[in-house]
Amino acid sequence: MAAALPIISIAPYFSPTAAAAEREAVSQALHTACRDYGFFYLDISCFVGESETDELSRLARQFFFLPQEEKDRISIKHGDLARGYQSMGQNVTMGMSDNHEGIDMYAPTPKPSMDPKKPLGGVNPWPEVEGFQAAFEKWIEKMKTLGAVTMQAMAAGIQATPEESKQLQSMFSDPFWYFRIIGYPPLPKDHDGFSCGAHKDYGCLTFLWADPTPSALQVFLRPNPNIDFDAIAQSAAAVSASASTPTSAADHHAEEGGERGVWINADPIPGCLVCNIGEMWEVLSGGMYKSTLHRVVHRSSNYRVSVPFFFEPNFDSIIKTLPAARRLHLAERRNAATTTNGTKNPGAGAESELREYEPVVYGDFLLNKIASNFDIENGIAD
Ligand SMILES: O=C(O)CCC(=O)C(=O)O
Ligand SMILES: [Fe+2]
Repeated sequence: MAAALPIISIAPYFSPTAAAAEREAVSQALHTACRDYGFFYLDISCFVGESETDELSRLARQFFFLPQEEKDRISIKHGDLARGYQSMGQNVTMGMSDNHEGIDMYAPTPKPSMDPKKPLGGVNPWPEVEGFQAAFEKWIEKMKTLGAVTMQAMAAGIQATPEESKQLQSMFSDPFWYFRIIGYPPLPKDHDGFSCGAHKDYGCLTFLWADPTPSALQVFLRPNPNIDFDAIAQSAAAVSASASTPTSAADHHAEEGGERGVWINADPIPGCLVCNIGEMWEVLSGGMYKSTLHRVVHRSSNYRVSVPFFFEPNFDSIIKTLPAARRLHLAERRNAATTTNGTKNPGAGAESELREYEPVVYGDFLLNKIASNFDIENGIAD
């Protein structure tokens, strides 16, 4: 079955001999994917070998299969309440406990003056699993490189001038990255929640590596004039909105936050990461790029592992809408107004105005989000 989400290879941006037109095609594809889906597959096979991701999965499982008290030794509770291990149920999305455990690691403390017992003031408590820290530190470096390269490609996709592109890169010169290593046991039949509840990511770019488990990650697609929404709703990727077996495409239609759409599976593809944009790109693009709802419903019998890496702005970067986004949006709106043979041109859907967003200091925004993420008291075993 063809993937419902676009697949984009970043290879031309890693190849010094790639033609300008090849890079342009990548940038254009990133632009339309972010505008129309907010999600895409990023083919990184030119940059990451399968043995590297297999090793991450092996190490993660080794940690998660340790006795509970071993895992709790690096609990977020003993540290700065953000870095470290969270046991089952300790992670909360929209006020409901998620059915997973995980480890969160962040870039070094942005300000040495921060309280080591307050969020982000501490150090990452690495597990004592042989090779764990070295393998994940290598992954961090790779994902930082991938983030910088993808941002360069996206700056071209949004048609930033060289000066604007430089400004954008400077907002990410010392990215306040973080990543999670998540372990998902099967969701019990009588569980009325989710493995990970519906949410949007808050930052800039999420690079998700997940093991091959199918039918776990789901993405909420809303109709827009540039995608064949009905075909997607009828495709095998669409997930039934109700628990009963769907009989028609209409059964797939769902509503989230008052918006109509369809949940589709975003199953892993070998050599690719699942990539999505977070709320910071929504601000940068004035709402032209959508931070898209997603969730995990893992009902098969295996233990699933995923490693989302969040490529984020510098802690003190001020994020505001790029002038390039306004120009491109206007150009697309003009283009959409003209029709060719009675069909709308690409860029249709740009009829509405861009939204006005208040500038955001990324670090302040992040600290606010972290405060609502964990149920430290109730989710922990002891
Ligand atoms: O495990 C996954 O597939 C997704 C996790 C996720 O969306 C997140 O941690 O933000
Ligand atoms: Fe997410």
